[in-house]
Amino acid sequence: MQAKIIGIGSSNPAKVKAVEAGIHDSGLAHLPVRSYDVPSGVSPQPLSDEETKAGAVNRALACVQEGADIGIGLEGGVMMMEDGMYVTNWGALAVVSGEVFTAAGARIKLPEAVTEGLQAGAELGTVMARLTKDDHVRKKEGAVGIFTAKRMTRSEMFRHIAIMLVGQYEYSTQEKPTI
Ligand SMILES: O=P(O)(O)OP(=O)(O)OP(=O)(O)OC[C@H]1O[C@@H](n2cnc3c(O)ncnc32)[C@H](O)[C@@H]1O
Ligand SMILES: [Mg+2]
Repeated sequence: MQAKIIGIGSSNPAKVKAVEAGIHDSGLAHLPVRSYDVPSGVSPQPLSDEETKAGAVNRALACVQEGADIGIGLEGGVMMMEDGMYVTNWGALAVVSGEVFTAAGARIKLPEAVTEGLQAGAELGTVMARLTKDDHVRKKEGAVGIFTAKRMTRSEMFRHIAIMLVGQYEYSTQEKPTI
């Protein structure tokens, strides 16, 4: 069956824009992208790679359950490493057939003050809004943008993930040479 609708499991413009830009020169470029209001099934602030990835997969599968032919889920979280807390990002692409592809995005270490805010139970989005005095920072450049002097943005980072998801999907539909 030919896919007709790509679902994105979020209405966050940074994520929607990333998916639209990520598919633009792929075989899926002609398909409409629709936002689906679906739960991530994980905590509002994922605290590990595993939980962040699970959120992305849950969102992607939920889009397909709601009628999308291809569902894409993008999830932001944080993870601890030996030298501190890193922002981490995951994406998943689910197909009606049941296949699921996953991809991770760039990571950077968060400043100590931000880490302390999260350890006190706040969400990264809330801490970033307080720091930048901008309630919409998570929908725009995000933490990645702020802490890289906007050389990278949340949307651009999610675009890379979307490209890797669509690329894996396209590869799966190609005829493979026998080894
Ligand atoms: O509407 P949804 O799709 O849920 O978008 P969101 O911005 O809440 O994004 P996530 O649920 O994927 O992110 C989980 C939490 O981490 C925060 N977060 C993750 N990455 C961020 C970033 O780069 N900048 C600001 N907040 C970020 C976010 O605000 C949430 O509190
Ligand atoms: Mg969220």
